[in-house]
Amino acid sequence: MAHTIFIDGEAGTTGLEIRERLEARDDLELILLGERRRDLEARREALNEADLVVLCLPDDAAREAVSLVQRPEVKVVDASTAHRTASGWTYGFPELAPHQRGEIISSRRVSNPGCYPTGFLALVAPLVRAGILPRSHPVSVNAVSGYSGGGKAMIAEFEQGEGAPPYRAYGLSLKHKHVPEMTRHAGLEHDVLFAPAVGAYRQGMLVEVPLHLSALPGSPSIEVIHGALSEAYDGARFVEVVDLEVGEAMTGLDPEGLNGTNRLRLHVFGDRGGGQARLVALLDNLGKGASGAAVQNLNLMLGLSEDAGLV
Ligand SMILES: NC(=O)C1=CN([C@@H]2O[C@H](COP(=O)(O)OP(=O)(O)OC[C@H]3O[C@@H](n4cnc5c(N)ncnc54)[C@H](OP(=O)(O)O)[C@@H]3O)[C@@H](O)[C@H]2O)C=CC1
Ligand SMILES: CC(=O)N[C@@H](CCC(=O)OP(=O)(O)O)C(=O)O
Repeated sequence: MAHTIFIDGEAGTTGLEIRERLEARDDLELILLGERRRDLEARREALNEADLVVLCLPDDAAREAVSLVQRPEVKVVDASTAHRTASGWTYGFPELAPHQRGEIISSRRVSNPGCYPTGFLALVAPLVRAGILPRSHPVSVNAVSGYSGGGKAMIAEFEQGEGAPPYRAYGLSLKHKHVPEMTRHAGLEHDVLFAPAVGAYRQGMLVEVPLHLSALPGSPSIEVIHGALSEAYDGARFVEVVDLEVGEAMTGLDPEGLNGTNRLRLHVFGDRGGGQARLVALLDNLGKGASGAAVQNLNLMLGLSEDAGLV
């Protein structure tokens, strides 16, 4: 029998992309509210009728939706920031650590990672786990995202507004909502210094962690960094670590390179024998950064093939 799915926020940027990935499947049946999507009673009913609900809402609305779920069997994937460091919730990044996939499979409450944290954590968590990056190390992350990362409001600003610039640095107060999530799940002791930017293109992102290798214990080479990442993602369906030789031949990186996919590509750039490295993650903010990841979690929580509906 088909599993019943309700996407709360079905007409939003993330919700629509999830719907696209699910609609063609015959193992799932969608509850769609259409014009009644803001009606509290209609949402309450759908939130309790479904086998699994995906919340694609602003944080406060996501918290409200969780409070409306009364039937204990209902499983929840929350795409918002509301529960990413909350107790009782499993962090929905199956590739993050060896135990993570199993925890997602057995959980009823899964918080989908943020788009920037997905790239950041994929690069940093294995290095902290391997002891290459000390927990006390001060870490910075620079990133650029397409404007769909800001949802309907930012899409309207860039596509209909008059004043959107080609590139805008933001998060200048250093208090971006993703900092606690990145710091916590990387296992770092100091808040990550996060410098995000948004570009005048719709979708896709680069997330970069620059490292002074000579400031790390034992001055690890880029080969050591690359080896730790390759080992961490060996056999991963959606995460690849690009060969050092391939990276050396590259002159640039396109943030749109994985659009429409659930994939995450990791690069280690650096001068062999030099003391510096640039670790860069490429992903689609609406793919592995949001909707693709939500579908991957949904598949795991319902005991389905992890890659169903995903490329
Ligand atoms: N865009 C991205 O790249 C990413 C987004 N996310 C997260 O996903 C969530 C959704 O983001 P996104 O899709 O970009 O946002 P959008 O603004 O594009 O969509 C938000 C949706 O939420 C609905 N909504 C807003 N308030 C309420 C409410 N009080 N009750 C019911 N429905 C409501 C809107 O309804 P209506 O259609 O009626 O306006 C809309 O469909 C956010 O928490 C965001 O942080 C996560 C990762 C990446
Ligand atoms: C370009 C842009 O504005 N991006 C958003 C991040 C995307 C998002 O909504 O964050 P989540 O992944 O936590 O949902 C921001 O910086 O707030």
